[in-house]
Amino acid sequence: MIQCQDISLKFESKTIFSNFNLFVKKNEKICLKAASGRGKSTLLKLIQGFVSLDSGSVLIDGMRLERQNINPIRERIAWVPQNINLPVEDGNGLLRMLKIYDRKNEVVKKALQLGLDDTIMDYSFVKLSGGQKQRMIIAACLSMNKKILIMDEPTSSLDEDAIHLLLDEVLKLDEVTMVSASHNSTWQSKMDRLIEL
Ligand SMILES: Nc1ncnc2c1ncn2[C@@H]1O[C@H](COP(=O)(O)OP(=O)(O)OP(=O)(O)O)[C@@H](O)[C@H]1O
Repeated sequence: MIQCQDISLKFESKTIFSNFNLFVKKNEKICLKAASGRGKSTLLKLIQGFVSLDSGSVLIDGMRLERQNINPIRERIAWVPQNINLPVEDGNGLLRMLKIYDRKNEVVKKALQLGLDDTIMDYSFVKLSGGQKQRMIIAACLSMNKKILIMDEPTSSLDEDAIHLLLDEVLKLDEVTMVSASHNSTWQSKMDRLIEL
């Protein structure tokens, strides 16, 4: 369950949110839709405490997002960021960074389901395409078995076939609450709810 209550946020003189409210039910899967620059990524970041609010509050599973709760809250969340340029050499480095190297077999299985091949973890990141890298990060995040999944433009480097494979994976996560942002109409059409900012 994710609640944004009367949140307001300005960057310099630009108002991004003004008394904005959002309630995402447990296990619901939603997509944020808005023009570029409207504030989708900012909302996904502030739900995790990466951006401070001017006013209002965020509650995750009933816990108010504030300094003393930040660690238990982040532990519940798997985050697929929009920027996939990570400071790691390859998939193995990614798993070490995420502290899930012991789940490598599971990640490889997920990667296969997303249309990658089983040697993908050993490829140097610089040799991977944007779509391969994006799916590897998603495979790692899905293997973390978190209750909340935050995906920022997960479809941005994927073709329609890859988007369908990814949808098959995320839509079967019955016990996961997902907040995503995507401009892709196939993705948007499969969500429980579309939120226009
Ligand atoms: N740390 C920051 N400091 C100042 N302005 C910022 C900061 N982060 C974001 N912005 C501004 O806030 C606005 C919203 O940015 P955001 O990245 O949330 O948009 P978006 O809807 O995700 O866009 P896109 O679809 O292009 O990814 C933009 O005008 C951006 O320049």
